[in-house]
Amino acid sequence: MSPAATAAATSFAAAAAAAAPTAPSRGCVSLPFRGGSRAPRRAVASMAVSTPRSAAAASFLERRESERALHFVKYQGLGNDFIMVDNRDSSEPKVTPEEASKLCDRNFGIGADGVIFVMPGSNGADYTMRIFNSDGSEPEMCGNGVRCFARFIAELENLQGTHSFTIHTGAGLIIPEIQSDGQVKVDMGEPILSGPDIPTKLLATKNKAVVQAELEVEGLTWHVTCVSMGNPHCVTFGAKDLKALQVDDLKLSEIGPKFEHHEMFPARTNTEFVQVLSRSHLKMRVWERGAGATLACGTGACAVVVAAVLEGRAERKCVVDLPGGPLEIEWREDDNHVYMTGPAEAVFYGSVVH
Ligand SMILES: N[C@@H](CCC[C@H](N)C(=O)O)C(=O)O
Repeated sequence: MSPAATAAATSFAAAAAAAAPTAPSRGCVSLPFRGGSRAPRRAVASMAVSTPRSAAAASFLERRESERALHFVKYQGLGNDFIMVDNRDSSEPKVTPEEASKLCDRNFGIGADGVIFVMPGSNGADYTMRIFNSDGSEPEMCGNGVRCFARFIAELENLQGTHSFTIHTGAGLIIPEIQSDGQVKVDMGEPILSGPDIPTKLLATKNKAVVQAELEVEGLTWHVTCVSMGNPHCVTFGAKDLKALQVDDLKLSEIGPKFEHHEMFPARTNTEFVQVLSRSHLKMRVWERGAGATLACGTGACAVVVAAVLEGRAERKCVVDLPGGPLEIEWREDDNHVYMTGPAEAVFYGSVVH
């Protein structure tokens, strides 16, 4: 698939139309979208922007639009970015894992950490979410992605104000709620702490949970706590005999893959490296399974707060600083659910030709 992004317009209603299979062709201009707080970027491959378009440019764009095109909207949640596809007319993803991986390439594609499909509801939920990581693998869940999903749905369905949906995911039922300030609060469900269910081969250390277990990586003995938020996470606050982690000093691209592919994690793992700033303020960097270093990971931030509570390092309600910005996380005692609150916004939209 060679990306040749084209469409753009000045309102999201047009974006939603562009996302529909019968979208009209458009010239390529900058946005902005409703509700976006940052300056919008230009659509990818913004090649012809004169008005009126030259005959040559028009025929090129029309030729492109007449071929089979995939319409998308690019979203980001704290810099964790996704190609969102309106897949409401089918329960089969419109692109294959291989195509998704190419689309995510930041040099040869659109560029993203993953591709997310908005699908018809199943298991009694309003919608179904599926996602491919940038390496083409399919995770069970994505926290930042589900906030983007909620904002995308609101735009597609032209919903204003506060709204809540039920979304069936590989991690079960997830419930995002768009708040009056545009932030999205998500009921992320209960954390899974049993080693085999995460999955990890590390043995339980505390009430069937893997808490501060020892893991050998790169000649160091790391203390790790394992948590699944539907997808697997390995959380570490540091290694034995080393001073507390200064996460900015980590060589993430060297050490991250060693955790991801460690034999103790049969389904690979996401890994969070955490620094405690106070009992309600944590700072983390993440190496994601199937996507590498990303600017944020919602499920990861949830896992970090659960791990910090289990290790006695933090309160149940924390602000978690990620490279892309902060998330508010609460692991409630009364229902055992984790709640995540943060932003999500559209960046640009376009189409790629198959
Ligand atoms: N960035 C996401 C997590 C995406 C899935 C992850 N890479 C996995 O393979 O589990 C988030 O915000 O949670």
